Amino acid sequence: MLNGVVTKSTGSWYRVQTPDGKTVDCRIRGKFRTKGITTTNPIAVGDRVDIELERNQDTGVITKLYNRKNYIIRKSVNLSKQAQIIAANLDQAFLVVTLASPRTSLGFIDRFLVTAEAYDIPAKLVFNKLDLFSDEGLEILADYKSIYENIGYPCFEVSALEGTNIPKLKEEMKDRISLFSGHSGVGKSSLMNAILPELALRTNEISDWSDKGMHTTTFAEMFELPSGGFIIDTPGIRELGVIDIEQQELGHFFPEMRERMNDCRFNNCRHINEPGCAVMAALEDGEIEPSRYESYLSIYNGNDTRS
Ligand SMILES: Nc1nc2c(ncn2[C@@H]2O[C@H](COP(=O)(O)OP(=O)(O)OP(=O)(O)O)[C@@H](O)[C@H]2O)c(=O)[nH]1
Ligand SMILES: [Zn+2]
Repeated sequence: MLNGVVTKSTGSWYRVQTPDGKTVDCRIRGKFRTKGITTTNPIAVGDRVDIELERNQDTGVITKLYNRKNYIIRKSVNLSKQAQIIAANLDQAFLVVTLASPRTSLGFIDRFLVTAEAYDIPAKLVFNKLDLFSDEGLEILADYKSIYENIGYPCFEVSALEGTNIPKLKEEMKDRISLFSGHSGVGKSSLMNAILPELALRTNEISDWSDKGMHTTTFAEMFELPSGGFIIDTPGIRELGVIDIEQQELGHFFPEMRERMNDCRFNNCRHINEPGCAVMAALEDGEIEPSRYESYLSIYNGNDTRS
C-alpha cells in the first residue's frame, strides 16, 4: 500500500503522486462520500489518498480518502443538487487583481475574500500589471494594500510581463497547494506561465483540441513547482466557485468584524443598527474600513458585487 496526493482528476481515473515523486493512474474502489453534499466526483485534485498497486504495477486503485482540510465546489450544470468538487486541501488562494485595465473593484475583492473565509482557505492578493500603473494607480495601490494588510491579508505587487516580484511569489508558493483566481484579463495565465512555463504549453494544447472539435472534458490538474508545492490549473474554473452563506454568519467571514463581535451588546447583533454594536463603534472610530463595511451590507442585502 502507498499513499499520495491526487494531481489529476478526469472523472473516470485519477493520477496519484506518491511522496517519492512517482505517479500512478488509479481507479477507485468502493464509495467515497463527502458529508453534507452530493457530488458528481468523489475524488478531486489535492485529495490525500491510499492506493494499492495492481498486478502489473503501472496502475492502481484508490482505497482510502483522507479527511480534507477544505475544498471548493461548483454546482453541477444540470438542475440536480449535485456539486462538483474542484479541488481539495488548498493552502492558499491568490486573487489576481489589477488597477490598470480592467480595474478590479473593492466590492469584488471583498466578495472573493468572504468566499475564501467561508471555504476556510487563506487568501492573498496579487496586484498585477505593476508596469502599467500611473502615479494615480500607485496611490490607489498603497491605499488598497493598507486596507487589506491591516486586516491580515498578504498583498503582492507584480508584473507578469516584466517579471517583477515573481521570485517573491514563487517563494510564497513553495511547498504549498495554490490556486489563482480573478477576472478575465487581469493576467492569471500570464502570471501562472511566468511561474511555471510548462503551463503555457498545456493551454495551447487545450485550445488546439477545441479547435478540432474534439471532445474536451473539463479535467482538473495540478502541477508541481520545481521548488516544491503545486499550482492548480483547472480550465474554465479559475474561480473559487460558489458557496451559500447565511446572513447571520456573514460577519464571521470579515476578520475585522469577527474579532470584535463578541463585544456587541446583543449576541444576535446584525451590526446594522443595533445599540451597543462593537462593529459600528469600530467603524465610527475609523478602525474598520468604510469600504469593507459597505461590502458587508451589500452582501448581507444580497446585492451582487461581483463585477
Ligand atoms: N502590461 C502588462 N500586461 C499584462 C501583464 N500580465 C498580463 N498582461 C496582459 O493582459 C492580457 C490578459 O492576460 P491573461 O494572462 O490572458 O489574463 P487572464 O486573467 O488569464 O484572462 P482569462 O484567460 O480571460 O481569464 C494579455 O494581453 C496579457 O499580455 C502585466 O504584468 N503587464
Ligand atoms: Zn454588532
